[in-house]
Amino acid sequence: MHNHKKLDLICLGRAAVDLYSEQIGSRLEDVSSFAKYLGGSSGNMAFGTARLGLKSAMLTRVGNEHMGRFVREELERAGVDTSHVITDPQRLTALVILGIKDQDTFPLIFYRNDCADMAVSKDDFDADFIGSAKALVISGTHFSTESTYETSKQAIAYAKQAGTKCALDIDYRPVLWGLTNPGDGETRFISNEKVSAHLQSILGDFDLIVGTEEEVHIAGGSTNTITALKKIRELSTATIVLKLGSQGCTVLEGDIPDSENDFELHTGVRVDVMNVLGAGDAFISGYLRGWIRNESPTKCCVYANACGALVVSRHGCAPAIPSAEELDNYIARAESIERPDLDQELNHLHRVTTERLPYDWQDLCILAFDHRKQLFDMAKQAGADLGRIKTLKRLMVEALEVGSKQLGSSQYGVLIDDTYGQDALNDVTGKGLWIGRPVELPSSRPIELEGGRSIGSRLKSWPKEHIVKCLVFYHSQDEVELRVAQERQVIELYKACCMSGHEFLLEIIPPRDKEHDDSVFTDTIQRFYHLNVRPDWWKLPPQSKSNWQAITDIVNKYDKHCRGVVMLGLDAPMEELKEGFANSAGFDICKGFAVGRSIFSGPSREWLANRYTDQQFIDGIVANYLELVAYWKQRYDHSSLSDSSQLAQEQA
Ligand SMILES: Nc1ncnc2c1ncn2[C@@H]1O[C@H](COP(=O)(O)OP(=O)(O)OP(=O)(O)O)[C@@H](O)[C@H]1O
Ligand SMILES: O=C(O)C[C@@H](O)[C@H](O)C(=O)CO
Repeated sequence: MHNHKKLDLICLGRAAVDLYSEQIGSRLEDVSSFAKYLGGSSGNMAFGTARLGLKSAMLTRVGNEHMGRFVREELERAGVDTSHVITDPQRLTALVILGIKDQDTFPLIFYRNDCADMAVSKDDFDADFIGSAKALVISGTHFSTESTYETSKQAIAYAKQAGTKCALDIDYRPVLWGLTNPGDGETRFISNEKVSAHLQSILGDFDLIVGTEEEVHIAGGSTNTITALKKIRELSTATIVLKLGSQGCTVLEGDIPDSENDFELHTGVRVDVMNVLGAGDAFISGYLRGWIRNESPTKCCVYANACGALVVSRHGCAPAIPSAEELDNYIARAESIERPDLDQELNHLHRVTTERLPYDWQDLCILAFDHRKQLFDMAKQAGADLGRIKTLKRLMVEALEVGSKQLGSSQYGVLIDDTYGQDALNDVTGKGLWIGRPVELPSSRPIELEGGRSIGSRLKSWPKEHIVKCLVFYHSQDEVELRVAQERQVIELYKACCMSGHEFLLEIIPPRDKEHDDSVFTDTIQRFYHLNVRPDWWKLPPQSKSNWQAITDIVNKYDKHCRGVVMLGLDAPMEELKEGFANSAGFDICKGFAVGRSIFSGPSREWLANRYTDQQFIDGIVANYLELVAYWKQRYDHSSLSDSSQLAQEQA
């Protein structure tokens, strides 16, 4: 394949929203909640191939509404080029409702009446765009109407001119050809001469044709697989990839054998089925990974079967597709993994390489005001109505917005609780900030969770971008009962985050009543890794240089995907924080600070006692915050000045 092309592939076809039943075993009539995922078979493929490391683009239309924006943003999140995802002002984005009744029953309803992706037109692209890709992949349904047929044919013509390969996913859904009642999205095969003839008019255009047996039957115009394949071969020299469900697949080049017994089977590892929907899109994504890179058919099938197997074992279509790292890890160990859905390493890799929001946090200046007890005490002392704490938190958001304008390249973030800060949380959500939200009951030891233990169900109401923060007062030498109780709680919480997809920040503060030195942090971090807790973030007090190195080594050893550490303030004076920041200079693992009381205590006391107006309060917060940001930015200067004395001290 041409190596000079900018894109690997362009996917032309359906891009929709999947609303996926969350209750497994329910009739669709009885389902009470749905998860929202990217859908549409071509959308899934663009997304899947991008996850697998290809440079893919989507050519389609979406509506000018929330679902259309969701589809575009999901594709972008995976790295798909959306320059040719056209917003159609007149139509709505398609919706698909999906259920999981049992291992063989997957009810499906398509809401696609005059939907945006079927309105994609010849005017939406030009020869340069199509020619910029190594391959163009079209879904069979995008030949089902006159206008999509014209559009697809035009794209193929441009591809031929530019030496771009063409691939067809037969992708037969009788309902989308008007052959069933509109509610029957589930039926996978209805023989129809017109559809067969229509498909046969395009087969000759393709270099690669992929389909299940039923799809080969419709394309070949016969329910005898060999007869159908021979018909396809008469019309096309393409490589034909035949998907065979749990048996794997076969690849047919040249003459079609006279018997299915003569197929060379490429089998993967058979897994328990949770949900077959989307296996086909994952399969083709895997196949394309190899095909685009000119790998052998055997290798292409290894990728394809493994992608299919992972997706049938999980919920959802697009979100279940693996990343390249995860896929390679699975392929290397597939024989020994009976249940991929229960494999800890795969689940971890899936979580950290596909589920995280795509922010590259490197230089975080976080204003932490998730304090509940401290602000409660302050309000009491000042004789202020407790309701004012809510207003105070919203004013802190305002202050941060003012301060952030002067941050330069640094990123800003917040830590806010929902006890007093729900309004403040709503104010900051959806803006791309780093947002942490505590779950611990303040001062509890052993750690307890605010609102009780059913954290898993509570996380359902949290926006995905909220990072679950848990502070534990922990010492590895705590008496066994206490230590185990705390560890159990952290493990449960971490599992809940893995289920819900939220990032997890574990904050470690050694208890005041116990002596400690640097090793308490390294011991604790190591201990949690041994317990299989791999937080996305750690939050720690400032460390010595030698301890930053030790922490870096441990984190890299146990979880190279860890996002990093943010430093906490503990109400320390600014000068002390400045010293602490300096020690972290040069340690990439330290991503920034999350400091609260050193910034807000003074202004808050004044405001709660009515000695400050709102504006004075905001000004006070902005001034303190920016002072700290300046120290963070100067940490390298400060570190080189204090380097020799610090090292001397540490050596002593
Ligand atoms: N039980 C299973 N175990 C392992 N792999 C499987 C299993 N079922 C399916 N696969 C893999 O997934 C691929 C695609 O499955 P299938 O033939 O069901 O696709 P499909 O009908 O196109 O799916 P879709 O519902 O997305 O349209 C198979 O070729 C195989 O590689
Ligand atoms: O391709 C479709 O229109 C249906 C998809 O949205 C859904 O993800 C699916 O069933 C994939 O096989």
